[in-house]
Amino acid sequence: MCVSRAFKVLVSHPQVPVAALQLLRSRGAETIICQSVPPSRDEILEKVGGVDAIFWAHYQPLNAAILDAAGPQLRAVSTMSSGIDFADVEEFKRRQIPLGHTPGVVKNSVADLAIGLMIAAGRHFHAGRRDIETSQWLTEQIDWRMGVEIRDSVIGFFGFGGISQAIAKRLQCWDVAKIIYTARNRKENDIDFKAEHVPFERLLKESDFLVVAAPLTNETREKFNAKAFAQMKRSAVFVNVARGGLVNQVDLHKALSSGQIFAAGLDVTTPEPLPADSPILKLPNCVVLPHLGTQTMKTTIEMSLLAANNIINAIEDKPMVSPAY
Ligand SMILES: O=C(O)C(=O)CO
Repeated sequence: MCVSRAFKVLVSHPQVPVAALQLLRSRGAETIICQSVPPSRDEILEKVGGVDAIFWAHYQPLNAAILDAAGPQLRAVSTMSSGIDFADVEEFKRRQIPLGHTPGVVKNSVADLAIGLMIAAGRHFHAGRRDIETSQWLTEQIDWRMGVEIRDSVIGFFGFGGISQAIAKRLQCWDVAKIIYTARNRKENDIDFKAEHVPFERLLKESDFLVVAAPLTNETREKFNAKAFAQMKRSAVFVNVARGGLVNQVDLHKALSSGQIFAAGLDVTTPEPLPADSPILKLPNCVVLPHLGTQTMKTTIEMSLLAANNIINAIEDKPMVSPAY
């Protein structure tokens, strides 16, 4: 179906996949594309005035200042992200402006990466690479760089939404001992993954691999702190593919350097970008990636199409495909 009139969409980044731009244009959109990389707030504020929709393709604050600069005709905004911690959702609700995001399509690429981090951290990928660079091959020692395996392990998830379930689905053929998770409510489909809903304290105490895949909210901020790490197994591997803000990074550093926990794999940190001299990068038992969870072309295109469809639906007075509230 074609929309009845042309509408203007501000696209906040020049590298949004062409497929999404073509989809928007095929439904009557004039796309106003910001050219700065990284996106410049000044350019966005200069170009956003009078648009009907905003395609927010980066992680800078999406707040009242942007909505004010757009003006009262604004009818739809979608991020090209699953997490929306950078968006002032309350302000959108107050103004009744539909806000969309793209959670459904990120799960596979993030799940793949999470399993990569579980193995990379559990099996000393980072320290092993450093051993090569410093000519410290100690292969003659039987106990050199002993790691931990996923097989026979208790896998714990903090949050049991799409990403955790995609990881759990992949792990069905890895001979794990058990899958447990902590979430606000028990998930009806947890039986599909033979997963057990447990209180946070049990998650900490029982997990051999603890994977964080939950949104950053006031409730989850710094949930993983000294008190939490102190309750984990000394052999535990901690993986975070959600947001750095769920973790107190200083406490994590202490837990890793003191041997309180065995290793960590992080795709997200505080801050991002992480300074090159960050102490967390110096730890042999911490694998750190620069937030690559959705960095595959397939997933990026899917995210961009979902964001475009969120906008098109709202412009056509239909519910967004993935509303953020
Ligand atoms: O989509 C998101 O929110 C991401 O952080 C991608 O890794």
